[in-house]
Amino acid sequence: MTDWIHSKENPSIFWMTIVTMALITLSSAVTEFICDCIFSVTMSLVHIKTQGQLLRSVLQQEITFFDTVPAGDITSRVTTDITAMSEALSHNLSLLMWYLMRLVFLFIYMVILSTKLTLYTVLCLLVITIVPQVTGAHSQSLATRIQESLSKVQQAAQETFSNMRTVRSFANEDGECLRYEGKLDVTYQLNKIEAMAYCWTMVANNFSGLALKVSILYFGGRLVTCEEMSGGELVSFVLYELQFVTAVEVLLHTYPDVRKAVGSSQKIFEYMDRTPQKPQPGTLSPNDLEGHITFSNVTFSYPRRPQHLALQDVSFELKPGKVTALVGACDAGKTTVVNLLLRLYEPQSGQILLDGRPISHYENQYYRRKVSVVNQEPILTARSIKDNISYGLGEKSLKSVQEAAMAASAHDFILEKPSSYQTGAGQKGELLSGGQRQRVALARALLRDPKILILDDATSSLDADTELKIQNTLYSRGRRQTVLLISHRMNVIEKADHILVLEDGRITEAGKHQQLLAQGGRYQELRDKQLSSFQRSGQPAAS
Ligand SMILES: Nc1ncnc2c1ncn2[C@@H]1O[C@H](COP(=O)(O)OP(=O)(O)OP(=O)(O)O)[C@@H](O)[C@H]1O
Repeated sequence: MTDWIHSKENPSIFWMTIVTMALITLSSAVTEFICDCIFSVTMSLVHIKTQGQLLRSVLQQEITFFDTVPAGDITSRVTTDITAMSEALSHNLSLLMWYLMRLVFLFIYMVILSTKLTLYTVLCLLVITIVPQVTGAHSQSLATRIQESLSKVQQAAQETFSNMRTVRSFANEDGECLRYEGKLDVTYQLNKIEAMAYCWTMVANNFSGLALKVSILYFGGRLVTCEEMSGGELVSFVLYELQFVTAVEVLLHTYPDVRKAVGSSQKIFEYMDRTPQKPQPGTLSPNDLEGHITFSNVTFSYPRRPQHLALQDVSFELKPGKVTALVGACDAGKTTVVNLLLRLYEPQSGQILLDGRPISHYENQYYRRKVSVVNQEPILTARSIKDNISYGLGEKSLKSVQEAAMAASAHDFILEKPSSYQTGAGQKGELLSGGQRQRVALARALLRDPKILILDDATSSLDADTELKIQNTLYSRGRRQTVLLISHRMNVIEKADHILVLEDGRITEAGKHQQLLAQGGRYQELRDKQLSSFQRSGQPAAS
């Protein structure tokens, strides 16, 4: 057009150029609309899929992972981090791709107009790209640190809310606030550094963009005076070059943000790529399981305390249809035996066999159905008592739920509740007392009719009468199950078919109640201590 203005020949070129521009603009608008739609839908699909995949990867990790990584850290990765990453990437990535394509086409047109001027532009551009490389790497590491500090903030809040009763009973609200504010302050300091770094990046980018414009205008003017290109070509080149520079500026602005989003995503992909340290999944699921457990020279230390052996060369059997009791002082390793039986950890040496085959060879779902545990502090969920008892079993008839509740001595107290079996148990079962929770958890385990039933101090919150009733049920259930009974109350374990005494991770005594008493060893010592403490605590009442 510029050349036509100068020569005023061939007027049709003017109209052809206008029409071509109009057509290109129109097709550009249509393709932009289509591309934007496809891009937005794709990004939201990627976000949803990544979030689901991340949760799946996290849930597949071994228990040690959850022992070592704080819960708040994991929660913030699965929720806030992934949302921040997706939002940043979807916005900035679309800008990046859009301007990158502009850059490519503008470059082609510029080469057609003047190769020399284009080469000069590219050389300047190469110098300018060094700046975001340097600042981008810094902001990436800063973003990772900010994410870490935010997750610590979240973790502190989560811990306070979940321990609200303890906080209130120790009147430590102010202490918790101070701790929270301390963690917030770390984030604030990092945010300040990030803001400064961002400002410097902007200044550096603006300055370099301006220097590029001025130098290209100077060099182009010289080429026209040397008659290496026409005035019209220079105007066209400058128009392209202005858009080219704008594209470069946008890319320079966007690139650090994309790096930042990549920095935030590092931990996310760390979790997604992590291979769980678990043995190969088992395949056995026999119909005729007897429930014979054998611990054979098992030695184990927790991954977080590798020097301390929680179990040392432990060997014993849990016979089908028999109740085996495990006693010992605190920290002796009783719960560790349960953890290994539940396949939460792998022993360092020795084997745990079920009906003569390693427990790791059994199919996971099958094994979880056959082995049930009731802990000292069972966790119930915020649903009705009936649904808590039939948890994980789908729809179960009220009759079968009631039978399990009767066996666990829970039926009577449930009937006294306002809506009987439909009464809500509250968050983590907080609307029930400790003893009621234990009985509902026991009913939950009994309803599954497992082959192996583990009671880890499961009746510690019950009164003596209720405990006796439950015991009688256990011993009279037709000996359907292999029972491992752990308790600190010596009177509870007296009736067991076999008693194991665990001391500092070793089995030191084994036999029946009378045999062990006759031996006059650690078992008798534990029993005598408990009897004397009962007598001491009974003295004031007696007097
Ligand atoms: N997740 C863990 N990581 C590291 N060490 C652990 C872990 N769990 C338990 N331990 C340690 O292993 C040892 C045995 O603990 P365990 O819980 O098996 O004892 P316990 O006999 O069940 O005690 P209690 O009767 O008090 O419940 C203890 O020294 C304990 O500190």
